[in-house]
Amino acid sequence: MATGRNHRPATSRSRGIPEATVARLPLYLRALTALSERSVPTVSSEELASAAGVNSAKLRKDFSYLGSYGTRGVGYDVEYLVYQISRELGLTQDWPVVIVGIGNLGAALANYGGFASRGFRVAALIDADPQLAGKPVAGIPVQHTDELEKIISDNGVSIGVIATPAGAAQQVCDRLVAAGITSILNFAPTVLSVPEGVDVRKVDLSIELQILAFHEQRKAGEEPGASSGRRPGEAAAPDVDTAPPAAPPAVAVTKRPPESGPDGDLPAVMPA
Ligand SMILES: NC(=O)c1ccc[n+]([C@@H]2O[C@H](COP(=O)([O-])OP(=O)(O)OC[C@H]3O[C@@H](n4cnc5c(N)ncnc54)[C@H](O)[C@@H]3O)[C@@H](O)[C@H]2O)c1
Repeated sequence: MATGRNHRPATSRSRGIPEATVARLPLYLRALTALSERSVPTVSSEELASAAGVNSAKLRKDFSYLGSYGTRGVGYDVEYLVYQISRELGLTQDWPVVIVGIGNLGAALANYGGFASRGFRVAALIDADPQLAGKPVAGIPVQHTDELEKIISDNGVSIGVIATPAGAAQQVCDRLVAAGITSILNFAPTVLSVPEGVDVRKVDLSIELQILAFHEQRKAGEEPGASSGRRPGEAAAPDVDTAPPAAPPAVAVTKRPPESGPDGDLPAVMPA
């Protein structure tokens, strides 16, 4: 886990790209996709940095890890960067995903069209409630948890989304992992323990609101005209290479090293 400037930045498993850079790649991709949809052929680092909410020096450094340096006076080729970042993020292939817990949140996630367009196909919806079994949500029939292992193996699923109540989440997580899932997106308000090699990202909107409340309180306490060194609406700047791109943690990675309990929280921000 990266903890400060004097520490070597945490790097992704592939090609030594710092985790903080990996966390910003989806922000660049979102901005680039918008440019691509408008058929914009090239973009300067300043324009792209502004669209992604990142400073341009950081953007250039991030792109240097991808081997992308742009052309002086022209900028970056939008389509090529979309391809490069998508490839780096593993989005050039289809990722089947299962959602476990098809209540309010699970059903909303199942209905969200943005997953498919980003390469995430909802392969199955799973719930423990026998009343839900067979009922279609977003056109997909809900399957009972009894089928969980078979569903994962039949569909070659490696990513699971947990949207169950907190009390059920660890047990669901253990079953997903035992069935072969190696990446979990956890919406339940609980810290999951997983073995080495399994990635967990936690999403908690109430934490985001609490962070906004913190900034609201700070704004209210500031003298009119007193400068915090920030532009209006801008959050406190994160540490350059070890902190999340825009705001304090929306999601965290938790890994359990063998026999040592939960450890290794790595704050990162997931693009909305
Ligand atoms: N992270 C966030 O920002 C955020 C936002 C909203 C809700 N949540 C959390 O998401 C979870 C779901 O919220 P909700 O409002 O959809 O709840 P809900 O009660 O509407 O749905 C929960 C579903 O999980 C199912 N379930 C229970 N135990 C299960 C098990 N062992 N295996 C499979 N399915 C099981 C239930 O049958 C139900 O359908 C809660 O933990 C909630 O706190 C998180």
